[in-house]
Amino acid sequence: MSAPTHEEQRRAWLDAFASALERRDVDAAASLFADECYWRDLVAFTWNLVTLEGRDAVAAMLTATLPAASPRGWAAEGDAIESAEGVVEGRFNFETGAARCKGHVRLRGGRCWTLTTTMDELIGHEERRGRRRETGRCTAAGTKSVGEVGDPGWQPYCLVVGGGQGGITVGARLGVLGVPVLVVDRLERPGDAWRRRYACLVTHDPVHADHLPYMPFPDHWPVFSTKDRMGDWLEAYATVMGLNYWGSTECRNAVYDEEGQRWTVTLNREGKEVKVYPTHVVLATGLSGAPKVPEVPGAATFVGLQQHSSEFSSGKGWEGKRCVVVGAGNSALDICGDLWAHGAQVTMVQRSATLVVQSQTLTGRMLGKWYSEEAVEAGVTHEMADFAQSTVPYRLMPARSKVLFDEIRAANAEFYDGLSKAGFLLTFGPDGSGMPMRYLRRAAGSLIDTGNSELIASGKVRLKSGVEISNAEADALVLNDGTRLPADLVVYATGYGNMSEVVAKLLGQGVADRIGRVWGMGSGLDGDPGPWEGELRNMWKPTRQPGLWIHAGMLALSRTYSRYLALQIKARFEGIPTPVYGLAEVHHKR
Ligand SMILES: NC(=O)C1=CN([C@@H]2O[C@H](COP(=O)(O)OP(=O)(O)OC[C@H]3O[C@@H](n4cnc5c(N)ncnc54)[C@H](OP(=O)(O)O)[C@@H]3O)[C@@H](O)[C@H]2O)C=CC1
Ligand SMILES: O=C(O)C(=O)Cc1c[nH]c2ccccc12
Repeated sequence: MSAPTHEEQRRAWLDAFASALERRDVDAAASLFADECYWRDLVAFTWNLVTLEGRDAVAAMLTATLPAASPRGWAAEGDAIESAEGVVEGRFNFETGAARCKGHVRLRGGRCWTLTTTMDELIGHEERRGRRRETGRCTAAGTKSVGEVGDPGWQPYCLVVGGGQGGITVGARLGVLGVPVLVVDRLERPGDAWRRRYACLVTHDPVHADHLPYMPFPDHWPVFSTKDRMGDWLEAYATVMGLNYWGSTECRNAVYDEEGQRWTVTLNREGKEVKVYPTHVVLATGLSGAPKVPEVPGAATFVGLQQHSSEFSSGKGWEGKRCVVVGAGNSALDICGDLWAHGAQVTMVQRSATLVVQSQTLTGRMLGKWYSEEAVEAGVTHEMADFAQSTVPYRLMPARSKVLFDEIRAANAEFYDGLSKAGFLLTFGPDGSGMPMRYLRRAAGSLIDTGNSELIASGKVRLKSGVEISNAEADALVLNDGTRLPADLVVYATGYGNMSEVVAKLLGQGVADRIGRVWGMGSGLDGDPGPWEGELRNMWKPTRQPGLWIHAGMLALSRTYSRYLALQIKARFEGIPTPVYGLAEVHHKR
């Protein structure tokens, strides 16, 4: 007898799984999983974002969720392929009582190694697209189900605080789903958060990874967007998507009424206080909190200009001046390069090691297979890529990523040696897993080099590394090795605080403590304390504070996860039961 084909293996597994679930036979279902197994569920079974590890966890989840989920209609989708030695993988579709869902399975020896199940659309509450689009005909009895902001009595069911890519993506999705949503931002126009950054800021992720939902960038769009162009795109997008967007509107605070199950949110709109009463608040104020400026003894005596990188605009006017840039991340090197290009004498102060990747490595080895012109030509859409990315459980990411980063380090050894020789401190993470894990664990201290690191390697930008700032004098910054750096300008490119600070500021310390730390998955590495949680803390999923959701991250994550966030809110809007399984414990308050 010949060995079963990949297709037959997937079909056999899917049929057995479907039949066990149909019979509500949890033990039989669990026995289809390998000893080492992971099930990542994005809303479909759990109304939560969770990764179950091991057969017992799978069985416990099924026991709790099967009756309500009542999954059915399992059907293979696309080709089953052997993606690695002994690993067969393929996609499938299914339905629960509430939703049409998509899934993916990796099999080893006929048993499940990884399973991913994701909610795609709510049955009977689909997006108003395609055949479901509104006609837009002008009739006397035209339907206006959502209502207009400003109509008497209109209230947002969901208030989104923050109008960057996070707020705009989830706002757009909720709008298409017909949920009354209002997006507010302190700044005047959508995209202003991008526009306000320093002049030379350009995206590092290629356009192929940056599309917003529904409306991709046109294909003549440059690979990398200037900050102003991205700002303009976000603004145009908000307009075209018909987003209810209030600029120049600061969220002052929000108080949750446990009994009435809604928020009272105090907004300051162009100087006037306005109260709104949403059932849900999505915090989308950015993964970064407030600018982090170190307390430097003597800073008040410094006669030159000191600013945080968020206040820096350009190197213009600093020709011939002595400039010190504190920090060694993306902002720091961009600013060093810009100052140098304008003829300044520049010194970078690096305290600890940075994770550096060359731009062409990011677009090539790291993202090329999924987000690139080649991927597009091979028929891999960004939606397919997003789904594929979401099928890797966090537990398995570091080892995969380490293989890639070992290759990257070897292939670019000369580049990294050049930086090391100049004294630049490099890291690839405590476990060598590289940039993706550093981003998911701490979202700071990375550097995507677009060529400026040559300024460091060649000494054109001077470097002091492995040092801390001791104090400031009238005309200099003094380091803890005794070095005195005469300076006319000090830029603190020292990063930003955590999102928990924003939660505390807007919703109070009580709410901040209740939901705990934001981001990181409990790896115990690189500033991300354990215990292991298996999903990003508080991101896009129910938090310990009813009615509070958090949405943040780079464009690609904002696009991918705004879908799951919007579906969870839409289901609640429609009164669909959403029994949450596995609400995360809070292990860390900040
Ligand atoms: N074009 C793009 O796509 C850009 C993206 N970004 C992104 O924005 C985010 C923020 O980046 P960035 O503004 O560079 O901030 P980061 O938090 O990434 O980097 C801050 C740097 O400052 C150092 N630092 C912090 N505190 C001190 C201190 N007291 N003394 C000395 N050094 C200190 C940090 O090192 P230590 O490890 O010692 O704390 C680190 O090198 C990142 O996610 C980044 O990738 C930023 C710019 C451009
Ligand atoms: O560390 C950061 O802040 C990053 O944004 C890193 C980063 C940019 N593009 C990426 C693509 C995949 C993994 C990490 C990154």
